[in-house]
Formats: sequence, structure tokens, C-alpha cells
Amino acid sequence: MRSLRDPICAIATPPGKAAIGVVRLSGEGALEVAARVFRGKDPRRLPGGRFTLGEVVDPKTGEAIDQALLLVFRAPRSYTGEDAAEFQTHGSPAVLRRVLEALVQAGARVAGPGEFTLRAYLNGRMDLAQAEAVLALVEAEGDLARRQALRGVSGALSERIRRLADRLLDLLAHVQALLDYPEEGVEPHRAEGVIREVLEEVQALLASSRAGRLAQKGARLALIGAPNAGKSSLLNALLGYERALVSPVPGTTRDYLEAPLELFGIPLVAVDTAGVRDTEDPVERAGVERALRIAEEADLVLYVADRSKPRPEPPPLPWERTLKVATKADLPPLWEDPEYLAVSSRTGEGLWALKEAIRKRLLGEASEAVWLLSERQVEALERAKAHLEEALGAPEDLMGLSLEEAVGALNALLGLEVGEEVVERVFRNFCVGK
Ligand SMILES: Nc1nc2c(c(=O)[nH]1)N(C=O)[C@@H](CNc1ccc(C(=O)N[C@@H](CCC(=O)O)C(=O)O)cc1)CN2
Ligand SMILES: Nc1nc2c(ncn2[C@@H]2O[C@H](COP(=O)(O)OP(=O)(O)OP(=O)(O)O)[C@@H](O)[C@H]2O)c(=O)[nH]1
Ligand SMILES: [Mg+2]
Repeated sequence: MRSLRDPICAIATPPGKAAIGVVRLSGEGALEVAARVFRGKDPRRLPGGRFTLGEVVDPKTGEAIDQALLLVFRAPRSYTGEDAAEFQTHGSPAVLRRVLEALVQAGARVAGPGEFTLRAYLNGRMDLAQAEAVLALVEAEGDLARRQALRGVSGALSERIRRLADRLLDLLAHVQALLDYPEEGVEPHRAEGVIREVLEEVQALLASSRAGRLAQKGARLALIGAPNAGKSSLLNALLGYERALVSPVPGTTRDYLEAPLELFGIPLVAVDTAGVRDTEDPVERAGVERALRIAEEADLVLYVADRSKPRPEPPPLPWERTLKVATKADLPPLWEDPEYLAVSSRTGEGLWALKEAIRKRLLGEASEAVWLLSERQVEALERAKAHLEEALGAPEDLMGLSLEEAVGALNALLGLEVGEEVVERVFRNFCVGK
């Protein structure tokens, strides 16, 4: 791993022009480095938590690069836990690049991805689960992902994991006592009760991981049905604006069409497709084949059928991830089926219920308390689960071993006693400057 205390610097704001840009600096000697590039009050004499207005200058030539606000942080009261500084300049790429160069000339090194947060972790400012939550927060696209990630950053998930580990450690102490002093200690069936409770919570957390992934990565929602069923109209109704062409002519949508749609904070891509029917027209055929493939690949399919026409024969669809929708509910129905949600794109009737149904199908009943935020966290909990299951059936002398392994897995989730490779892998995914 790289040196862990030397001064590092990075542009923290996104590439491109903006009103303000931020360059961060952190590490031992950061304020000395800052002093070499700053004309104004001496950063070395500023107390932490203060800012001052001055100029960033080229340390070799003294040329002014830009006006800047300088923020000073003093260890351990900073994001990283080290001495740190931030330069807030005008947000032009030309300025930010020069400020970064100046800092490098003054003795700092350009930070690797996630290196600021890595230091925050190594300095005990946050655990590994919180660091992953920082990553998830930076990457959050929908409001749900943002909310979940923020809970992780503030330590709600870590707190839950720590409580579970504590319970197992208590139990472990009892089991040990039982072995050492067999006449006292715990009844075996009490141990089983505790393990079962912990196991249940672990399983609930694991069940939340699917929802967490969905909130982060979003989902694809495919609208499939016969020509003229009202797919494009439904897409427009869900979006709230006229994205797709609608007409009374069957076969209006020839190729598929994608539109981003945020539903209850979940980032979705809704895909409108060509109406599915047997046809000789090669172009239309290609569209139909595409539609069916899109259904196969979608996270959720809306099978759309017109209730004001004779009931159509449905195409082959992945029914376990399909919601059935009966459209044109404002017209007199020719058929009814309680499995179908009746909606009208024209009046908006049933639209809210459909959105609710989509949310439920995607997120399941996952409680919104805390969610797992990475594959690594899922793996750690899977391991904890396996060892807890092992402990359930085991005689007392072996139960202790399995409990220890389970505690180890929970601790690993928090980044306690994990190897360098694990830590490196977590931070590799970060962006530079975080
Ligand atoms: N300009 C700026 N904005 C930012 C960050 C940053 O690093 N810089 N953050 C980066 O992710 C987030 C805020 N996270 C932070 C967490 C702790 C400290 C910090 O200095 N904590 C000290 C001092 C607290 C105080 O003075 O009240 C401490 O906790 O001791 C700073 C930012 C979001 N906004
Ligand atoms: N009354 C009523 N008419 C609707 C409703 N939804 C769609 N329509 C009409 O049904 C016809 C077909 O709608 P589209 O949305 O283009 O149907 P589609 O499934 O996309 O059709 P293709 O692209 O040809 O596969 C249009 O004339 C719409 O105005 C509805 O809720 N109520
Ligand atoms: Mg259409």
C-alpha cells in the first residue's frame, strides 16, 4: 500500500466549468505545503475550522494562479483525521489544474482513488462499511439510494452489525464458561435461541441487499403487449410527458424506446416496445423479436392488454417478473380478470396503484431500516450466516469455534482485522478526490 501519511492532493469537484472548484490537500505537513502556494494569511498560523481569502500562487515563480478561499483543518479534526486544507477557487479546469500542479511542486502527491476516505478509515474516523456508504452516496442516482447511503455513512448499519457481534461474543463467553465450569453456565437451548435470533436478523439484512442493489443500480422496466394495447400511452402516463408517439394505428412503435423514470426514488429505465403479433413484415418481425428479448432481460415486465377489445392471447413472457396491466379502463370492458391492474392512461385511473405495485415487486417487503451497500458486505454476512447455521447443530465444544468464525465475519464487514487486499479492493472503486 502507498505511504499513509504523506501530503496528498486532488481536485474534488467534477471536471468542467463551474462557479467554484475545490482542491483538497491532506497529510502530515499539509499546512507547510499550503503555505508554499498561498499568498495571504499563513495557513500554519490559522486555527482549524477557519477560512481566509488570499491567492494561490505558483511556488516557483510567485505568479498568481487564482483568488482562493483557504480552509484549514487541524488533526484530528478533519475528514481524514490529518492536517488538511481546501482551496476553493473559481471552477475553471485551467485554474484547478494549475492549483494541483502548484501543490505537487510544493511537495504534495496526487491522491489515488478514494485515498482521502482510505485515510479516514485508517485513522479510525469511520469503519469500512461507512467508507463503502460514502462511495454509495457519491454514486447515488436516485433519492432512495441517497437516503440509504446516508444512513450507512452515519453508521446505522455498522451499529446493527456491532450489536449482533456483541450478542455473539456474550454467548461465546457463556459457552466457554460452560466448557470450563460444566456445573454452571448456559443451558444449550438458550444458546440456540440467541443464535436463531441473530441468524434471523442476518437473514433480514441479506434480504435487503437485493433492494439495496436496485436502489443503487436501478432497474429496467419493459412494456410488452399486442399492437395498439396502449403501451406507448402508458409509458407517457408514467413519465408525465409525451415521450413516445401514440396513434390509433396498430404497429405505431416499430423499435424499442428507452426513457429514464424515477419512481419512489428508484431510478428506472422504462422501455416501450413494438406491439407483439405474428407478422410477415420483416421490419416489424425484428421489432417483435427485440421486444421479447427486452422482456427477457428486464427486471420487471408490464404485460399490457387492452380491456376494451377481445382478450388477447399473451406472448411467452417471464411471468414470475411480470405485472399484468389492463389498459383503457375508461372504456367499457369486454373482459375482467382480478390478476390485472386496470389503468387508464387517458384519465390517470389506476396509475398510482400501478406505481405502488411496481415498487412492491421491485423492492419486496424490505424494511427500510438499513440496507447492505456492497457485494463485500453481502459476502461477509453470507459467511456469518453459514457459521451461525453450523453453530446451531454443533456440540458445545465446536459451537464456540463456529461462533468465533461468525463474529469474525461480522467484524470483517466493519473492516476490523481485514487484510490489505480487502481494503484496497474497496477503495479501488472510488473516484479521485474522495
Ligand atoms: N468542503 C467540503 N465539503 C464537504 C466535505 C469535505 O471534505 N469538504 N465532505 C467530505 O466528505 C463532506 C462532509 N464530511 C466531513 C466530515 C468531517 C469533517 C471534519 O472536518 N470534521 C472534524 C471537524 C468538525 C467541526 O469542525 O465541527 C471533526 O469531526 O472533528 C469535514 C467534512 C461533505 N461536504
Ligand atoms: N380511451 C383510451 N384510449 C387509449 C388509452 N390508452 C391508449 N389509448 C388509445 O389507444 C391507441 C393506441 O395507443 P398506443 O399507446 O399507441 O398503443 P401501443 O400499444 O403503443 O401501440 P403500438 O405502438 O402500435 O404497439 C391510441 O389511439 C390511444 O389514444 C386509454 O387509457 N384510454
Ligand atoms: Mg406504441
